[in-house]
Amino acid sequence: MIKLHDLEFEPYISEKEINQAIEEISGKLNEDYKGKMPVFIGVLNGSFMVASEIIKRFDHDCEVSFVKMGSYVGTQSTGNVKTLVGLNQNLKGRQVVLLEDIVDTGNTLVELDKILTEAGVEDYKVATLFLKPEAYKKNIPVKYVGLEIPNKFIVGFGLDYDGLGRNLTQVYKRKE
Ligand SMILES: O=P(O)(O)OC[C@H]1O[C@H](OP(=O)(O)OP(=O)(O)O)[C@H](O)[C@@H]1O
Ligand code: HPA
Repeated sequence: MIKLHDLEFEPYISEKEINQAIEEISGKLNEDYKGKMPVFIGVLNGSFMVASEIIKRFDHDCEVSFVKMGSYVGTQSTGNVKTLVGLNQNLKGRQVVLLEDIVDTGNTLVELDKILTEAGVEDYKVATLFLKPEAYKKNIPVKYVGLEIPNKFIVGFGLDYDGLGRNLTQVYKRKE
């Protein structure tokens, strides 16, 4: 059990399970994007760990960029997704792979969809380490999913509770 700020969290997903999920996503990306020179876009802050793990397993030419989005206060989405650092690369006609730590309500993806459509990308696909199917009610397809998880608040492997927990190498869930 660990404590972050006022909340207690218990171990939930091991490093081994996380690693397997990353290997699976990476294997598929290596097949699907061979010779296509994709641009991987990590969605900061949360995706820094998974983005690094996926990108270093990619065996072909690619480019890497980041955007910084934010919408969570404490354990809740505010529903108001802000672009904190935007795109600084021309993505017109490019094949983009968005790298996320988690897709939860999908509010962040809806905002990113607008940004990428406006940027004129050829297409984009979403890769996420975690997906909460019970919370995700948007129409944007999430092609590469590491692990589906119940609608519980988690921390670790990039995910935070009010800034803490991102450095944890396994994932913890809020203690009930
Ligand atoms: O599907 P959603 O409900 O939009 O949630 C997913 C987003 O929430 C987290 O980011 P957050 O806004 O907490 O910013 P952070 O990455 O800096 O922690 C996470 O990294 C995703 O980008
Ligand atoms: O479960 C979560 N934990 C931390 N950050 C998040 N952002 C969306 N969902 C989550």
